Amino acid sequence: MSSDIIETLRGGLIVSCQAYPGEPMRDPETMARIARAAVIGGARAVRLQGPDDIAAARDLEVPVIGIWKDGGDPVVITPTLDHAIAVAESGASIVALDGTRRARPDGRTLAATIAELTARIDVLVMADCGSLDDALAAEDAGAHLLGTTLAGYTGERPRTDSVDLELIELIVARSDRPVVAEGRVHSPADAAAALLAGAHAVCAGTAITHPTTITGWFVEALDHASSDGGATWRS
Ligand SMILES: CC(=O)N[C@H](C=O)[C@@H](O)[C@H](O)[C@H](O)COP(=O)(O)O
Repeated sequence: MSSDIIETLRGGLIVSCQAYPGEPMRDPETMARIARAAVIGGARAVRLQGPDDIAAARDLEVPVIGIWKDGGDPVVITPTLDHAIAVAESGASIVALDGTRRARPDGRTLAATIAELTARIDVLVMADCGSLDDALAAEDAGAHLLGTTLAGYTGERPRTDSVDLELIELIVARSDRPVVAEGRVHSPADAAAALLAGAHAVCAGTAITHPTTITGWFVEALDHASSDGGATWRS
């Protein structure tokens, strides 16, 4: 079953559907509808945040990658075993969690977290990594999928404008685990480039499901056009 899910994702798009605290779309039913719209568009899986959003999307016919962002920096993505269990029990087929080498708030190692989670529940684990060293450690810790989600957010990799293609290549060269390209996949061209760099699947969030940011991109382009007649835009 687990390997079937991984195979389903091969070459496909995962759409991350998240609204942040205080935002107008922060509502499980809204997120479930956006997820359904993404599936109609061809998403092979969706990534959802929080037990309520995950539960609201239970009837989707594609796998859900679940996370629970909680607590303060630095480890916030499904930071503890209890968060991971709650995500799995809400209906996620894949639990994504912080896959960095940083200390976790419950004191467990990544390996212990994955071992205890998978001993209790039949679920896959995706490690959200910020570097090659994270990815190799996460593979050793038992993660089934390696994500580049945290590249550019932990200080180990530069925050590239679009997805970190170099990191994808580095991980693919050293690991047999499927790599999910995630983080700043901002266009169809970025997604295709990530696949060509060796990713097993590509996850896009903001560029598809975060209208406030997307609107900001358009507004910024218009502001540049108004202020310098388009010189910045063309350069
Ligand atoms: C760094 C972090 O906390 N990333 C989060 C992880 O779930 C989300 O805020 C991102 O939207 C998601 O990874 C998709 O990436 P992008 O929105 O760049 O396509």
